[in-house]
Amino acid sequence: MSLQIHINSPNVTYTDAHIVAQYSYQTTSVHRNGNKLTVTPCTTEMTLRTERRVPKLGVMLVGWGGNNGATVTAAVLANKLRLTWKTKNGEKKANYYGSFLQASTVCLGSGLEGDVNVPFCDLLPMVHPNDIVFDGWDISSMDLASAMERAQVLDWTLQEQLRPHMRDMKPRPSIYIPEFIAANQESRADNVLTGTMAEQVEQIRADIRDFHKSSSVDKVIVLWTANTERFCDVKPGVNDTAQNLLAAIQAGAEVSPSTLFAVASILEGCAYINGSPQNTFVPGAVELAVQRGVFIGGDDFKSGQTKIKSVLVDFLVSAGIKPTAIVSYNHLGNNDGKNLSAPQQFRSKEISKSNVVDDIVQSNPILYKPGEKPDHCVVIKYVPYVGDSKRAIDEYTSEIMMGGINTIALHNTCEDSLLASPIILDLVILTELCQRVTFRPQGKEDFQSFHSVLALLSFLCKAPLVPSGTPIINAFFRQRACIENVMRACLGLPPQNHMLLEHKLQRNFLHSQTPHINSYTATSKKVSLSNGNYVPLTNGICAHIDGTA
Ligand SMILES: NC(=O)c1ccc[n+]([C@@H]2O[C@H](COP(=O)([O-])OP(=O)(O)OC[C@H]3O[C@@H](n4cnc5c(N)ncnc54)[C@H](O)[C@@H]3O)[C@@H](O)[C@H]2O)c1
Ligand SMILES: O=P([O-])([O-])O[C@@H]1[C@@H](O)[C@H](O)[C@@H](O)[C@H](O)[C@@H]1O
Repeated sequence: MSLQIHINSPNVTYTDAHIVAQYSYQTTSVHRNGNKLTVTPCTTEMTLRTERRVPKLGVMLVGWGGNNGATVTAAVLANKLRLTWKTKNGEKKANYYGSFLQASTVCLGSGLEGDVNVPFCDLLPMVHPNDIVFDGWDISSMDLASAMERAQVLDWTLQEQLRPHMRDMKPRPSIYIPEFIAANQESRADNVLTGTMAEQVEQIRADIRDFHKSSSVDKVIVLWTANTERFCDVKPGVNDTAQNLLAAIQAGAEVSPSTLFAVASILEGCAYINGSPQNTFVPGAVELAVQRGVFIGGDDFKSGQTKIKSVLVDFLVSAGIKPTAIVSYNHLGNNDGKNLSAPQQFRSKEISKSNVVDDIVQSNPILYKPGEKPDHCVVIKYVPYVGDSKRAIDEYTSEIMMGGINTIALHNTCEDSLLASPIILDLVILTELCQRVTFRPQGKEDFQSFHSVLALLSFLCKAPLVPSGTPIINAFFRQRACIENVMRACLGLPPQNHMLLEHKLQRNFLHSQTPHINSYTATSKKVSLSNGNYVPLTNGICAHIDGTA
């Protein structure tokens, strides 16, 4: 059961429609003059407003019949139906492990017994994955129950329970342009649209409207979990502006299926997320999203080897240790691996897997000279027998003190789709939440939303898409703290600073301002305070105890 968090602050008000928070946003401006740095703390007062009504969310997956699409659909159904199933290792039950929103916590503050950690998803009103309605497209006509079996990810005893619920789920025919994905995918392409490029985009738009109406969802988000495409050329006059891109589609010029889906989604006012590494968001697509005020995000789910890399390299560099060589090898046997066995598709993935250390390396000029980077090698091999069970082997070689060398070797085996499925849920739920958050800086008339390029999704992506000219952050805990602190700001709470000064000084100054707890009487549910007062403990929540209590 979700917690009911109520902020006891004069800066936060609850109306029927919104949580409204007055927030002091603090930044630090640094001016460099030679080796002299002038540092100025800055505060921007702003009002944050979060709509409280959680909509019924429809998610349309491109590549719905793939390992990820079938697995995430099955996982949501299994959770919704509270399924359990027998395995050789005992009984299992459905869960959302791997989703940071559903299965990780944040420290809200401290209470009677110290830190109070709450599920991330309880911080603000947000969609529950059980309530998501799925639909989508695939170039393969296979129904979702058969696709789940083809994926070979979930235990058979679970699949048997899910089959009746999934066999009527049929992917809609999709846009198929063979040269964008590996030739080895042609054999599954029996569910493809015909007609001109423009007619196919109109069909995708009609599909979105049809799903929106037939499923009676309140809003739709479209997410690409289809095969990795080769990069497309960014060409002036073709895809460099929104107008040129729309004209290129009318003319049938080189536009990838993933970009065509992006255009269709944006024109229908639906957020579009790219779970693969290709450059779907050509400048024209970004401009169209900005013009229409529609969120776009990506690229490439950050699910396994790269996620660990964004933690490990951050740890090493933050500890003053200098990674000098990083080798990431993996082999897998699913259809993703088959598609990536083609050079152009592998190149897309190699790029997204290789750039994840750049910001961390550039943050430390003590270790790295300008432009210096660790050697970085990415290898992916297709080994059919292992299926979705990806074997990742990494080696991190670093320089330590006085010419010492440290080498860390990792071996990581798991079902790739069970890493990606919770990421898909976090991406769509966080995107939907961001659609309900608006900001009004002091002195401005109107509230504004996040930028159409939703950089807050960086935590979930290997190659974060950010507004042009803004910083790309890959470090895992910086990205996570960003989401946590933005959500805390929506509640009028300051950023989590981990200082715990109240426990580090000679005299606990907090106690001098507010009474500390003497004792708690369970029967009367009252707390006795050091100033002789008593306060009732409301149901399950420790009321904020301030000086007046
Ligand atoms: N851990 C992970 O699984 C992981 C992590 C990061 C990124 N990804 C990316 O997610 C994507 C999906 O991974 P997967 O394991 O589900 O792959 P998959 O090959 O099992 O599924 C992809 C599906 O897309 C379909 N498809 C291909 N082109 C299409 C088109 N134009 N329109 C509609 N459907 C189309 C295919 O028929 C297939 O069913 C891949 O691009 C992969 O690189 C996966
Ligand atoms: O997320 P991650 O483990 O770094 O990267 C993975 C690759 O190692 C894997 O080969 C590929 O099939 C997946 O799509 C995913 O991109």
